[in-house]
Amino acid sequence: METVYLTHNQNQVFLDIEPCVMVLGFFDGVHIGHQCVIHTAKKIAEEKNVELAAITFFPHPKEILNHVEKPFRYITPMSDKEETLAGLGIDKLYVIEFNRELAALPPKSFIEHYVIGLNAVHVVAGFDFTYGNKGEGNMDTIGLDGNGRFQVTKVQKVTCGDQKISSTLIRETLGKGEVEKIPDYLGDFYETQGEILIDTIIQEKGKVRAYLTTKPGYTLPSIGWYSIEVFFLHQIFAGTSSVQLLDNGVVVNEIELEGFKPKDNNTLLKIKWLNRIDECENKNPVNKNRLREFSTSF
Ligand SMILES: Cc1cc2nc3c(=O)[nH]c(=O)nc-3n(C[C@H](O)[C@H](O)[C@H](O)COP(=O)(O)O)c2cc1C
Ligand SMILES: Nc1ncnc2c1ncn2[C@@H]1O[C@H](COP(=O)(O)OP(=O)(O)OP(=O)(O)O)[C@@H](O)[C@H]1O
Repeated sequence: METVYLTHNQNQVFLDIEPCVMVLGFFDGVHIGHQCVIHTAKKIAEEKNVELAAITFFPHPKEILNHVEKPFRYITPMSDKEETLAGLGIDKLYVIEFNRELAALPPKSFIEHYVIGLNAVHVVAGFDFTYGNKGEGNMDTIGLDGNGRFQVTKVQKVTCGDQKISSTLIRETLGKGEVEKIPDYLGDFYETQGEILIDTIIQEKGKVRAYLTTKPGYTLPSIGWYSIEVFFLHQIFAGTSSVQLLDNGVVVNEIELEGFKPKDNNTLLKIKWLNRIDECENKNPVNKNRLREFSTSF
């Protein structure tokens, strides 16, 4: 998959672009609803024998338009989104910088400049996709804005029970620590990536305990204890993790793993959050002195 980063410039002209089926949206987390949009588009691209492309944005419009408290919490960083989209068959990913200039662009201009400009012959998006200034363009207006230059497929709402599967629902679920519900929305357990802080390692009775710094662009689940799986050098380790709040307001993550031998600093781990451990089970107790000792490392 090729990724093309674009910053809005009215005079920019795209040349020699292959015809494509284009999916549109932010796609944070690439959840089951997003996957349905992409699968639908992939089938059409195969039938039409053209490339499959996606237009997404960065940062999230809500972050720029102050619709939410800062910092805005992403489910995954852009690098994970790229990897997942490539795995789903996207050939070309256009990442348009979302800034105030782009936000002010009228819906029809967005369609003309980007969707037609990037040679979409067919557009696929979900039932609630919006675009253009004040989000006034939607799946009922997109055909008119396109002046018949492309076909449109609107994907119906994908739900879990009676809830729309959405990035917002996933962020809220992580905020409640209900990580065991995440596979119903994402299609898999939630994963984060973090680096071990080597100075914080304690090894006892075949177990390793250490603090991690989570890579930017992920959202740790709420304060509490969780059972986890850790992926490191093609091996899987079972363990637990606590998410703790430091006095300075920083949220940290301490893991305890069996049979794990960390190599050196910058050891990057993938953590799969399986379920919240409730009160009666074994938890690694918070050692306040240890937290204080290392709090400057985070
Ligand atoms: C050109 C353009 C201008 C936009 N302007 C606004 C805006 O003024 N206010 C707003 O809330 N969202 C605005 N958006 C964001 C869209 O409403 C929407 O969040 C974005 O296209 C991503 O779609 P999705 O949330 O359905 O994935 C704009 C989007 C585009 C592409
Ligand atoms: N549950 C769903 N069913 C069908 N289409 C969906 C669903 N969720 C999102 N989409 C579509 O996927 C694309 C990307 O959507 P978007 O990134 O806004 O997801 P979202 O989950 O609605 O995000 P948020 O909760 O942050 O608003 C859009 O075309 C959108 O309409």
